[in-house]
Amino acid sequence: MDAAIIDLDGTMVDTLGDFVVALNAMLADLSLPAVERHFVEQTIGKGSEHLIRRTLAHAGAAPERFDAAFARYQYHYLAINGRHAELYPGVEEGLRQLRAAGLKLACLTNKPGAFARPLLAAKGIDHFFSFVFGGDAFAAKKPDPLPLLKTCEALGTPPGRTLMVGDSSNDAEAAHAAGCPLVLVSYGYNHGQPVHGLRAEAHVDRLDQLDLAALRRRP
Ligand SMILES: O=C(O)COP(=O)(O)O
Ligand SMILES: [Mg+2]
Repeated sequence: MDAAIIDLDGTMVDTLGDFVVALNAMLADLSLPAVERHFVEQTIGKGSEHLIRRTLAHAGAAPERFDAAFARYQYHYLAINGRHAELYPGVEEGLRQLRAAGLKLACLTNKPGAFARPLLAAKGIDHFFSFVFGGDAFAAKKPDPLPLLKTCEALGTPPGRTLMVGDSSNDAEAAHAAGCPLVLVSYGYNHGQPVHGLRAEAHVDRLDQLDLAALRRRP
């Protein structure tokens, strides 16, 4: 393995609290009812536009309110970014192990890049990554394989030797289609579905439990 591409929300940082606070502040600005934590947990993973469209529909609002909603959401998210979010246990150590094993690292998230970069910095893990690509970096988001292929290109590593680490079917489908080996974490969001049902080289409970030796033995 030459490099690893790591997902952000639900894999490195538990950002559910940030999403709930920003969405509910947006809804309050639009005089719409608040959403439940459970709804947000099942809906995150496919980027901000998807989340806001689904949230407006859930709140019974017209889709035409998207532009106003998105502007308020960006304002509130940036204001609280990282305040209601925690690194998952084992993340820092796991990233350290990957770097110590000589892998180049990229963070690839469906979250906008303008949210992702300050969040990684606030949690003290930005220095591990050679590249950080948000959901707005390329012409398509995960589960499309394009962002993984573009990230491999930036890393200069072939997809077959570039490990994808993620928490959801978006990461899994993108990795399979791009030809990247895949490790899934058991604790993320995955739209409320058990992640063990998804095909992967390995499932782990913590990032510092990646069996690098086993992954390195792959051809
Ligand atoms: O912002 C989202 O929808 C989730 O982003 P992720 O790709 O880091 O899980
Ligand atoms: Mg994720």
